[in-house]
Amino acid sequence: MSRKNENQCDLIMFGALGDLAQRKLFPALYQLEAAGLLAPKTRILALARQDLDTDGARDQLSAKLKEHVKSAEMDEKVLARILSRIDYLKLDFATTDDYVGLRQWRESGGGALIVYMATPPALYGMIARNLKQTDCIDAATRVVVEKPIGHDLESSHEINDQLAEVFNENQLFRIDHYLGKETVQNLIALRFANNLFASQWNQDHISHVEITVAESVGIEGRWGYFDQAGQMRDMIQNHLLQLLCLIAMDPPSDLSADSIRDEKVKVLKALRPITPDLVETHLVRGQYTAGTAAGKPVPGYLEEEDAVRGSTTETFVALKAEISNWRWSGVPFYIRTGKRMPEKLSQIIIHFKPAPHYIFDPDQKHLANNKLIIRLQPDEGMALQILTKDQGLDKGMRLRQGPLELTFSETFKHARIPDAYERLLWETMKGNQYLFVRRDEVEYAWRWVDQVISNWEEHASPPKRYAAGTWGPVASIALITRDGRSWYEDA
Ligand SMILES: NC(=O)C1=CN([C@@H]2O[C@H](COP(=O)(O)OP(=O)(O)OC[C@H]3O[C@@H](n4cnc5c(N)ncnc54)[C@H](OP(=O)(O)O)[C@@H]3O)[C@@H](O)[C@H]2O)C=CC1
Ligand SMILES: O=C1O[C@H](COP(=O)(O)O)[C@@H](O)[C@H](O)[C@H]1O
Repeated sequence: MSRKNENQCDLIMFGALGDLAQRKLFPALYQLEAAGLLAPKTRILALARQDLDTDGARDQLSAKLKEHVKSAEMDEKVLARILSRIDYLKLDFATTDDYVGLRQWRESGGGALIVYMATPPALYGMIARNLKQTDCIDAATRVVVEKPIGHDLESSHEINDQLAEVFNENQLFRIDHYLGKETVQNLIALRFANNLFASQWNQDHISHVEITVAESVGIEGRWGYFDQAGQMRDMIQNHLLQLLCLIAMDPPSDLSADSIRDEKVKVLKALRPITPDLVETHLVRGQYTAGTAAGKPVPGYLEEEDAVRGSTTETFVALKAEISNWRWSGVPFYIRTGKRMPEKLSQIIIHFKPAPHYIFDPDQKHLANNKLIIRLQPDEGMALQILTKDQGLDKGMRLRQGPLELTFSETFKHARIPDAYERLLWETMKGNQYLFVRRDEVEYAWRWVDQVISNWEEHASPPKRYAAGTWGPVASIALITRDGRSWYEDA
C-alpha cells in the first residue's frame, strides 16, 4: 500500500445526526481533512434513521460544520472535500435487514473498517450482534464506543460482555475524551521525559495533590441523562480517575497501550475505599441553586428544563482519595469537580514538601513549599513555583515566590491545539489503543466508585447546596482545611 493510503479506512458512524457526532466528531474529521491526514480513499458512512438521501445528509452536515468549526478555520474547499467522502444510509439500528445496505457499501471500499458507536451505550450490544449476523465485520474491524460504559460495575460488565461476544479486546477503542486532550497526554511527557521530576515523584517529596475540573456550564438540556448519573458517574468515574492514574502511575516500560494501561490499573486497584466511617471527612456532594454565570442570572439544578422536583443528584463532588502503595502512602489526592462553577478550569497542583531544614526568615516559612501547577484547560501550560531571593540591598535574605512559566500558546506560537476528538479519531485510524481505556480499567474504576456511592447512600445525607457561580459548598473547603491545607486559588 502506498504511504498515502497507509491509514485508509472506511468509517461507519452510528448516530451520525446526534449531538456528539455533529458537535464533535464531524468537526474533528473536518480538521483531519484540513491537516491532510485523511488518506485519499478514506470514506465515511453516516447512519441514522432520518429519511434522507446522501445529498440531504451532506446539506445538514454542512450546516452543522459551519456552526461548530470556528469561522477563521472554515475553508470552503476543505468543506467540499470532507463532504464528498460522506455517504448516508437510513438505518434503524434494531432492524437486522437494514444492515445489508451497509455491507453492500463496504464491499465497494477498502482499508480498515472503523465502526463508531455515537449512540446510547444500551445499543452497543445490539449493534455489534447485527453487524456480526450480517457479515459486515471481520477480525480487523475497530470499534469505538463512548462513555459511559454502564451505570455501575454490574451494568458495565453486561455491556463489555456483549461487546466481547463479537469483538476481541484489541479491536475495542473505549473513549475517554480527556485522554485525547494535548495537555493530558503531556502529563506522560512531563513525568517520564524529565528525570528532574521522576526522582521527586513520591511520598518522600510530595505532600499532597489537587485535581480540579470545574465547569461553568450547567446541564445544557441533558437533565434526563445527567440526573441518572450525577457528577460522580459523569466525571469522576472516568475523566478524573484517568487524570489521577496518569499522575500516580509508575513509569511504564514503554509507550505501548498495554504498558500504560497496566500501570493505570495498578493505581485503580490501590485506591483506598471510602468506607462509611470516612464518608463524613473524605467526601462532599453538592447541588447548585440559582445564581449567576458570566454575570447573568441562571436557574438552580432543580429549576432547569425537564427537572424533577426533589432530585438529590449531585452536580458537585469533592473528595479525598488515598492510594495504598509504597509511592503514595500518606499523600492525599484532593479532587473536586462541579457544574456551574465560576469558570471553566481544569488544573492539577503538585504540592512538594518543604526542605528538611529551614534557615530563612521564620515569618516566610509558609512560602517554602514548591508547587507544580499543570493547567489542562483553558490557558494550557504549566508553572513551577520556586523561591528566590528578593532583589535589593535592603531585602537581606528575604524570599520571594515566583513561577517558572510555560504557556503553550506563547511558546508554541503557531501550533494549533487540536480538539481531543481529532487526536482520538486519528489514533483510531492508525490503530493505536494507548489513548483508549481497557476493559479492566473501566471495571476497577466502577468498583471504587460503586462503593463510594453505596456508602454515601447509606449515610443518606442530601447534597449540600451551593449557588451557581461559586466554588461549591462550604463543606468542600472544610474537607481540605481540616488537614491544614487549602485549595489553590491562584486561578
Ligand atoms: N453529546 C455529548 O456531548 C457527549 C456524548 N457522549 C456519549 O456519546 C453517545 C451519543 O451521545 P449523543 O450524541 O449526545 O446522543 P444523541 O441522542 O444526540 O444521539 C444518538 C443518536 O442515535 C440515534 N438512534 C438512537 N436509536 C436509534 C435507532 N434504533 N436507530 C437509528 N438511530 C438511532 C438517535 O436518533 P434519533 O435522533 O432519531 O432518536 C440519535 O441521533 C452516548 O453514549 C453519550 O453518552 C459522551 C460524552 C459527551
Ligand atoms: O464527558 C463529559 O465531559 C464534559 C466536560 O468535558 P470538557 O472537555 O468540556 O471538559 C461534561 O460537561 C459532560 O457532562 C460529561 O458527560
